[in-house]
Amino acid sequence: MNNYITLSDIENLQELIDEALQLKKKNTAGEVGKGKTLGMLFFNPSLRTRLSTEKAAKLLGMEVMVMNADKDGWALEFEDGAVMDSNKAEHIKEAAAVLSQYCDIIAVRAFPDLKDKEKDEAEVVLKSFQKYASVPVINLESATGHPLQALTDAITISELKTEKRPKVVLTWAPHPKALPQSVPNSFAEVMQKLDADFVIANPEGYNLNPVITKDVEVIHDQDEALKDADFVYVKNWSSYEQYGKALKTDTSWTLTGDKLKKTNNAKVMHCLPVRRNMVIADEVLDSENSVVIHQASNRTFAAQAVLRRLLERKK
Ligand SMILES: NCCC[C@H](NC(=O)CCC(=O)O)C(=O)O
Ligand SMILES: NC(=O)OP(=O)(O)O
Repeated sequence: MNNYITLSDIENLQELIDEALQLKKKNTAGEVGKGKTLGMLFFNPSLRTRLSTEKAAKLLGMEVMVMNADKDGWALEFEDGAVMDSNKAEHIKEAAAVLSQYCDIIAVRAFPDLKDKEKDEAEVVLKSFQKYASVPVINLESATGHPLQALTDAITISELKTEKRPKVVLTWAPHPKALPQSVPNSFAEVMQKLDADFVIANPEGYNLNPVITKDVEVIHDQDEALKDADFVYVKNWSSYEQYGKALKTDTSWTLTGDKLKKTNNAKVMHCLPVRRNMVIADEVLDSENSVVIHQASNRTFAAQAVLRRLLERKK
């Protein structure tokens, strides 16, 4: 693995899942990261990604530097050939090259603006870091994907499933703000690589990018989709069709205890942070069915498995 930008950087998903589960059992510090430095740049807030990736790096013996790039760094120019007479003080060409002098791996979080679909899909921030850095780059959630989260989700389902081929439902849920499609995009991608009966439930107008979901059944009736589910992954996303819009904020799609009764006593997943009683009701989050904390704990092992691959530059 030379970078971890999208799930397609993983050659053998099952092997990586098994490695992460082995790391979880051992939980020992390795030597592979000794004398190496991870630099993490955040253009958006984070709790889990920031701390689990730092923990993972330290478990491998790495040093870690973290920067809130949106607040503490110079505003970056990404356009080639720009006359830099605006508020942007530094070009990505210098910034990425300089960071590569201090870090052996660079990790970046940069959400979409949710205004211009083409611009977000161009993944300018992540791709520019990849282009101008001379060290591996990790995606910590970008405009269109969250591959560390999706790897965690695949690990969690592999670990907790009791059926060989579980039914997994990704259901949209309401939220007061317009959120990225990054998490559901990557989850839909990873589920198509696992042995699962995978369906997506979302209201009309909320279909995800059809390129990503082209082989997935999409159901607009949440109750029907939830029937006999073994796992329910709950997540809000803003409209892809009316790009970046939050069209529906009523709570009819909130995952409640009554809705959960339609499932096969499903395990409930969410990447967190979650807005209680908007996305998922208290009675569900506080029940035995919720595995969201277990899921968050697996972030460390997903990050550890990826960092180790990049340090060893193994496929
Ligand atoms: N990294 C996990 C989720 C991050 C982001 N959620 C958020 O921005 C929630 C913000 C709020 O609830 O105000 C998302 O959906 O992609
Ligand atoms: N799930 C996730 O990525 O959480 P943070 O946004 O807190 O990092």
